[in-house]
Amino acid sequence: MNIHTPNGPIDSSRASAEPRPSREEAEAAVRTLLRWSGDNPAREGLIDTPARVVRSYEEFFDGYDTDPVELLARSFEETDGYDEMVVLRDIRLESHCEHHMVPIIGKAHIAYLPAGRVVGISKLARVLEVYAKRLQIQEKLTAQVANTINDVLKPKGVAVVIEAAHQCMTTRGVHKPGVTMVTSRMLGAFRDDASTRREFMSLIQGSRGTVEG
Ligand SMILES: Nc1nc2c(ncn2[C@@H]2O[C@H](COP(=O)(O)OP(=O)(O)OP(=O)(O)O)[C@@H](O)[C@H]2O)c(=O)[nH]1
Ligand SMILES: [Zn+2]
Repeated sequence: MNIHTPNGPIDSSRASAEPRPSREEAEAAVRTLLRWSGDNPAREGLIDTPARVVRSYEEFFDGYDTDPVELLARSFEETDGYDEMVVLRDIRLESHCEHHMVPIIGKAHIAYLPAGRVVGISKLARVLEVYAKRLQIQEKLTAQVANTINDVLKPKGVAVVIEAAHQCMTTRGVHKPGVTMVTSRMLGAFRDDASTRREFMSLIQGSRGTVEG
């Protein structure tokens, strides 16, 4: 949930009122879930599971301590006036839904129209990665990636499209495999100029389709 301040909304995902629990407390919580599932955390196969799960969480949720703005801090101006669209398509996306804490798997397409400066292309994927490694809903993830690139690079426009399968819809609940959620955020020229948007959509067209979930 976003907290609204006089200066606008701030992202509350990195600011918790409670201090982080210790590793031991986190492992104890996993043992509770194992017992809740009906199993015996003391048996051989499960004895190391709490430690494994906590290590996995360190990987899955590695995005809270990185500031995505810093990732875009280094940019290059010697582009000989390149001002056409830069598109990074088919970026593998792995995230976790904030309602059920199960995987969201898909791909992202990110584009921007440079206004003088370009960034190292891997940095666009890194921005996605930082936000993806937090608990998410797809709409927010899409908006956060686009807004960050827009705010830091100040390009003529930014476009982000994400297509993903939500395992909370495929392996539980409504059980609908093969369903892809598509979200997009268009800013600047991508929002205002239909031909720019069309060019972007046609550049990512070939790669769009059902994603694995
Ligand atoms: N808008 C949006 N919804 C999501 C996303 N990921 C999961 N959801 C949905 O979040 C909703 C949570 O609904 P609840 O009714 O509170 O939870 P639930 O009882 O587990 O719902 P079901 O999944 O329908 O069983 C579900 O409809 C999910 O499909 C996402 O990225 N964006
Ligand atoms: Zn979910």
